[in-house]
Amino acid sequence: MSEQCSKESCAGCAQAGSCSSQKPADLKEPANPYSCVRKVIGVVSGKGGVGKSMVTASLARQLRKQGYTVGILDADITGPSIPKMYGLHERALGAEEGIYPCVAEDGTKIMSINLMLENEEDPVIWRGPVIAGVVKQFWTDVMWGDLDVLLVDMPPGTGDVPLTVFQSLPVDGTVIVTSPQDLVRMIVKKAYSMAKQMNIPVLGLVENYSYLVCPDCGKKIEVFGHSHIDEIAAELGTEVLGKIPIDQTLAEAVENEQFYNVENPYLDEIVDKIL
Ligand SMILES: Nc1ncnc2c1ncn2[C@@H]1O[C@H](COP(=O)(O)OP(=O)(O)OP(=O)(O)O)[C@@H](O)[C@H]1O
Repeated sequence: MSEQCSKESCAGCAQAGSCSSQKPADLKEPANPYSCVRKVIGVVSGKGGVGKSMVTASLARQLRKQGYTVGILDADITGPSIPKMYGLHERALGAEEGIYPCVAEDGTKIMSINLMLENEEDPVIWRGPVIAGVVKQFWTDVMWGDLDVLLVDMPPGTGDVPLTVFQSLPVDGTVIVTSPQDLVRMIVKKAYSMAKQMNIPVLGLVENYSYLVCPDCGKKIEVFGHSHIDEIAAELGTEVLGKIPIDQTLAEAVENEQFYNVENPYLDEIVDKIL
């Protein structure tokens, strides 16, 4: 910003967007001193219900299978589903130095608002900035210990929480989860552009609900229409990390709260692609 500039004069200025006045300050928060996290990966989706939490947990499974230490920070404060997927109903313990994450059967460390509420069925009725503050605390106050990868299960969309996570946590990359529907191209692009504008690399796209295999004849049925994910990935210059069909085994593992027992064979190569 030159000396003649005022904040108001930025609108319409030819240098807007490239001058130092507009470069965001580094707002990164320090991790808890008892955390040593080597990589932070955000799992995002442009809209709700595409199976983002299922993909987060599947990714955690694949990483565990390859011997990595993994944590999941459930940043979906108003719709937390990660603890239940792992059968965790206890409350996280605290100490002077911070909060201990809960540990699932397979060793995945988990922190979620549901592990802090007295009654896990109580709704969280807080305004955006309060919710975003809690997510930040899951980074600054939780003692994650030694982790190869921390996965952040984001709430859908491009609101307060994804913005806070991208600004406050040292996110190394994002995985965008989507489904094969009409509006997907636009929605994926929104999620992609948000990451790009925040200088976060997009590691690739995962398509969920891609098809259904008829149990009788084995025919693939494209329940939500024909997939355009390959075209979209090519347009954005990113890659497709996996295509997951509607699979009863995955739904049952969620329902039975035993996601630590299920393998997601459709994401077999994802770890090599993103690490
Ligand atoms: N490929 C799949 N096959 C069968 N069931 C699936 C599949 N993907 C997700 N599900 C089921 O759909 C439900 C919603 O999935 P999930 O909670 O992962 O969605 P989400 O995108 O995280 O939702 P939200 O956006 O509301 O946070 C879950 O019960 C899950 O078991």
